[in-house]
Amino acid sequence: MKTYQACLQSHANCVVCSDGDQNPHSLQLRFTHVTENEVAADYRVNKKHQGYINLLHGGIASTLLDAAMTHCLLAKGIEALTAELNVRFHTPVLVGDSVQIMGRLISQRRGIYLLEATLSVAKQVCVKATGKFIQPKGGVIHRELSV
Ligand SMILES: CCCCCCCCCCCCCCCC(=O)SCCNC(=O)CCNC(=O)[C@H](O)C(C)(C)COP(=O)(O)OP(=O)(O)OC[C@H]1O[C@@H](n2cnc3c(N)ncnc32)[C@H](O)[C@@H]1OP(=O)(O)O
Repeated sequence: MKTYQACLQSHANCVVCSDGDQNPHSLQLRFTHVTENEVAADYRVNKKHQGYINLLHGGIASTLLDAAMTHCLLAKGIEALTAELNVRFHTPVLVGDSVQIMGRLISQRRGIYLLEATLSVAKQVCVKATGKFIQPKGGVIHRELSV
């Protein structure tokens, strides 16, 4: 099984979790293990990421939740693509809020991984997601560009 560190190479240029040297637009999120099937990260909402005035853009919130689920798998040595993502926005999140993002593996069947993720402010869940992740056939995810 690949280690989490080795799996992180597949995200070396990621807009969410790479370091600033590799991608200056990265949110530079750092996930840590909470339990065997769970990871978490903290993030302070930057005004660059607003949609409606002073509200966190829902696309960014969705992206954070997707990243939490992705890292939950990476931490288990699994590199899989998002095949389906369902997001429910319960409460607006404000610019400046400190949010906690958690991702959790729920089940795994025939190569399809079902995960859930939450984005909370002061322990109140504001946004929730579920996702299905699939390892592509042959296991190769990255692509070479022709230009
Ligand atoms: C400024 C504002 C910014 C805003 C910003 C907004 C962003 C707001 C959104 C954020 C979103 C973030 C998302 C980031 C996460 C990535 O960036 S990951 C990259 C994005 N994802 C992709 O590119 C995946 C593209 N899809 C694929 O590559 C392929 O479809 C997959 C998922 C690898 C599956 O391919 P495959 O292995 O060839 O699978 P296939 O033969 O079709 O199916 C295999 C089996 O899985 C089953 N299956 C396939 N799909 C599904 C499914 N969805 N459910 C259940 N079963 C399925 C099939 O039925 C099949 O079952 P069996 O017939 O074997 O029983």
